[in-house]
Amino acid sequence: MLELHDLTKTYKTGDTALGGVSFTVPKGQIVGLIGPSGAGKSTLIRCINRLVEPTAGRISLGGHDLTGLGLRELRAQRRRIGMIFQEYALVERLSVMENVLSGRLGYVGFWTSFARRFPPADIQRAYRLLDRVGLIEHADKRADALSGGQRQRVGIARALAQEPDLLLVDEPTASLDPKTSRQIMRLLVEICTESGLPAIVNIHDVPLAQQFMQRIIGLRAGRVVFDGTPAQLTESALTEIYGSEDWTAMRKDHEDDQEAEADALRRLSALPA
Ligand SMILES: Nc1ncnc2c1ncn2[C@@H]1O[C@H](COP(=O)(O)OP(=O)(O)OP(=O)(O)O)[C@@H](O)[C@H]1O
Repeated sequence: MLELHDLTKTYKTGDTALGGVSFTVPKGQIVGLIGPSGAGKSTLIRCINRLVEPTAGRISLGGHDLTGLGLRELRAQRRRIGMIFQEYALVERLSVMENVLSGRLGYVGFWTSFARRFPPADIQRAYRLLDRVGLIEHADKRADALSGGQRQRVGIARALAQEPDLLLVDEPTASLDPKTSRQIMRLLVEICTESGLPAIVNIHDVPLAQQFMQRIIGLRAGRVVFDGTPAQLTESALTEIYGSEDWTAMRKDHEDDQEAEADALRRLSALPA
């Protein structure tokens, strides 16, 4: 379980990005973080893994306090947090398998990784994870030979190779087409549910969050202004989060995407076999 208590971040410039954020994420729950640009979503994610130093407040993961740790302890605790990025952050010239194994770098020593001699248990785990994300046949391909959706699957497998206690996911579908985005979101939800992992997903796409997240937290100007189920995210709740920003346009785009996909399927099924 992840617990945030009164998390506050004021940057040196004087910008208050988080103004006292408190919530808990139980095991296996996947939370979508939404809000307008500048609401503090990235700052929140970065404070949790301490890439950004919180000004005040407390973060605890599985009962261990993550705030106030020294560098060595922080490194050990960071292993427990798997990160998944918008641009995948893969090493392009390495194989899919090597990219997944790089998730173990926090555990094996430098020389072991340098010589690429990972323990057999790590290699077996990596194969299992590649199988789980549907990439087992691509294990030996170079990362740069994969499609965007496949790369994000590698990113997911690499984060899981860390055996994390928490997943932090930053805009996982921002570079993907709508259909692939839905496949990736579905995979993330399934994995968190089956392995009991809590996750926070920073997501710009409100309809996608509504479709897949169990719980949505809306930030506005560094404060939580919504915390509820997708069904509770009504138009007035969205107006509270986004103010005058045109979130209705996002919903319209989503409907257009789904209609285009259904239309393509109808055309395909009408073709002679
Ligand atoms: N390194 C920084 N130095 C100073 N101010 C910053 C820094 N990073 C973010 N901010 C400010 O903190 C506030 C929150 O920014 P943040 O990037 O966390 O928002 P966000 O919700 O992730 O936005 P977006 O959706 O556009 O990525 C903004 O006012 C921003 O200008």
